[in-house]
Amino acid sequence: MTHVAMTIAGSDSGGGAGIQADLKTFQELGVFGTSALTAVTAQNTLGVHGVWPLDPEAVTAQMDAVFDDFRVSAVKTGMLFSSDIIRAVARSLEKAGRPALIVDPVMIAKGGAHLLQREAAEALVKELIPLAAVVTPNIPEAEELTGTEIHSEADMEDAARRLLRMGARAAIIKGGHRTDERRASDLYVDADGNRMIFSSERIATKDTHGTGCTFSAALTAFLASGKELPEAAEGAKRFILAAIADGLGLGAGHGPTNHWAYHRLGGMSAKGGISVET
Ligand SMILES: Nc1ncnc2c1ncn2[C@@H]1O[C@H](COP(=O)(O)OP(=O)(O)O)[C@@H](O)[C@H]1O
Ligand SMILES: Cc1ncc(COP(=O)(O)O)c(N)n1
Repeated sequence: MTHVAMTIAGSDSGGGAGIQADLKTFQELGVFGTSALTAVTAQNTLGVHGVWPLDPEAVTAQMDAVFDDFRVSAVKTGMLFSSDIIRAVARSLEKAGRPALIVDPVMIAKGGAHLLQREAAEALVKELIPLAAVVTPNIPEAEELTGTEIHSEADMEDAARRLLRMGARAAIIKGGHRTDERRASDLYVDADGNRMIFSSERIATKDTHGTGCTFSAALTAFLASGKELPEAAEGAKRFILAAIADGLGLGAGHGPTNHWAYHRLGGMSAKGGISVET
């Protein structure tokens, strides 16, 4: 059976993040990828040179066209840019009968460009987090969404539980930004009472452009193909570890990850590298 996933996100001309990272990841994991573009960015490994959001009507039309014709097993959101686009996305998801939703609350690019307007964070909390099967912020995004400061694992857990109270069924706080920590550890909690830490060695590299997009796209693909959380989260962690570890050395700035590394290194059979703590 062919599983279909959808990404609602911005285009990254550099190909390492956004729609491009998502579709490459879906393809690698054997899931048919569809998309609704929210914005075009002119971007490379050195930074974001320009952002052109689409009319919210264009986002709605893309989503409705896909939902009218395909059975979509899981949908992820990435860069949404404005509260108007967020509202349009929420309406189309409601109309489509609330498919399984992965919200990656993309806010600020690594170089500092705003991929979500400041005032739109509130719409994300009100309109999309309550529809989310899982929300996957990095540390600064989790701080912004929950109004807390995160310095420790306990702070990560507190923020994750706040996201559950906002209506998400599960939350993963990604620990990539805690560069003082020896390991890259992501904290998972869900509304069924599970709590886990997925962790790997921290790879010394500057090539981490699109790690968040790639992680949440892998999570979406695993969910679309029938895996349950948190097994899908473990798979996504393996996928991103391989993609970072087997870097491509492209560009002069923060280069993209290697979306085909997971298969090259043996996919789910490559059991090394990840630890799961409950
Ligand atoms: N240097 C690294 N080595 C290994 N894993 C990393 C590294 N940096 C980030 N990760 C992992 O990549 C994923 C994305 O992390 P993060 O950088 O926190 O998100 P974002 O890209 O959204 O800012 C997480 O699973 C995180 O643990
Ligand atoms: C179009 C687009 N979407 C998302 C990101 C975030 O990238 P990252 O995954 O590195 O946080 C980006 N730089 N560009």
